[in-house]
Amino acid sequence: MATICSEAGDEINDPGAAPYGNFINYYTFNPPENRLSLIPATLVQDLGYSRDKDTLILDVGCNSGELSVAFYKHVVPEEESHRRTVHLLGFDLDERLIERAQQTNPHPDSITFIPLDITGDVGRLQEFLTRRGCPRFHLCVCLAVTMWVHLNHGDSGLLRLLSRLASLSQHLLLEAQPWKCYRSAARRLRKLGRSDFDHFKALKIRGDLAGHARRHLEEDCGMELIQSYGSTSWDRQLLLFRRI
Ligand SMILES: C[S@@+](CC[C@H](N)C(=O)[O-])C[C@H]1O[C@@H](n2cnc3c(N)ncnc32)[C@H](O)[C@@H]1O
Repeated sequence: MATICSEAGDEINDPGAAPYGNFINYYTFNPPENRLSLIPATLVQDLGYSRDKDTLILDVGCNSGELSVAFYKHVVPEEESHRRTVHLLGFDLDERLIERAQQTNPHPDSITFIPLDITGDVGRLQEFLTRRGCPRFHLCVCLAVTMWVHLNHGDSGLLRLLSRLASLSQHLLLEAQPWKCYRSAARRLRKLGRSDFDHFKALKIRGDLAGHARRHLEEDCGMELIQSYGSTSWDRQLLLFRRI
C-alpha cells in the first residue's frame, strides 16, 4: 500500500511516488468530513456574501476534487443550489488527479477543475476573475498544501505562496501542516533510498508553521486572522483570514 496515516496526522506515505502530496487515494485516509465537521455550513453567509451576487471560491491543490465537491455541498445546501450563484474553481498541478476530478464532477455548471501550478503562471485564475468582473476570489481554500510547496520550493517558495494567496482572496481558509509532518515526509523519502527534498535541511521556517504563516499574512500581506476553527483529528488548525 502506498499510503497510510498515523493517528498523529503524519502524512506517512511514499513521497517518492507523490513528491507534491499528489496522492492518488488521499481521501481514503483523510476523508472530507475530517475538515468539514469543523467548518460551519453557514460560512458563505457568515462572511457576508449574499444570495443575489456571484460568490467565487478557489480551492488550491484540490487533488481529485472530493473535498472540493463536499465543501461546495456543505456550504451550498441542495435546496439552495438553484438559487445561489456560488462557483468553485479547483486546481491542482497533477493532471491525472484533475482528469479524475473532472470525470466525477457532479455539478459541472458550478464547479470547475483545471490543471495549474500555484508556483507558476496563474494567468488562468486572473482570467477566471476578469470574466466574472471580480478583482479576487471571495474565499480561497488552501488545505494541506503549504508543506508540499515549502519542501519543494523552500522558505521563499512558502512565503511567495502565502503572498499570492493573499493577493487572490478576500477571505482565506488555511490548513498548514505542522512540522512533524515534514519530518515524516523526509524520513520516508530517505527510507526509500531517494535523496531528500531539495530544501528540507535548509529550511529556516520550521516549528510553529501555522504561527509563521499567520505572521507573514498579517505583517506582510494585509490580512488578519478572524477565526480559528480548532484542530482536525490530525492536529492541524483551520484558520480563517480576511483582507483588511
Ligand atoms: C495532501 S493533498 C491535499 C488535497 C486537498 N487540498 C485536501 O486538503 O483535501 C496536496 C495537494 O496539493 C497539490 N499541490 C502541491 N503543490 C502544488 C502546486 N505547486 N500547485 C498546485 N497544486 C499543488 C498536490 O498535487 C496534492 O493534490
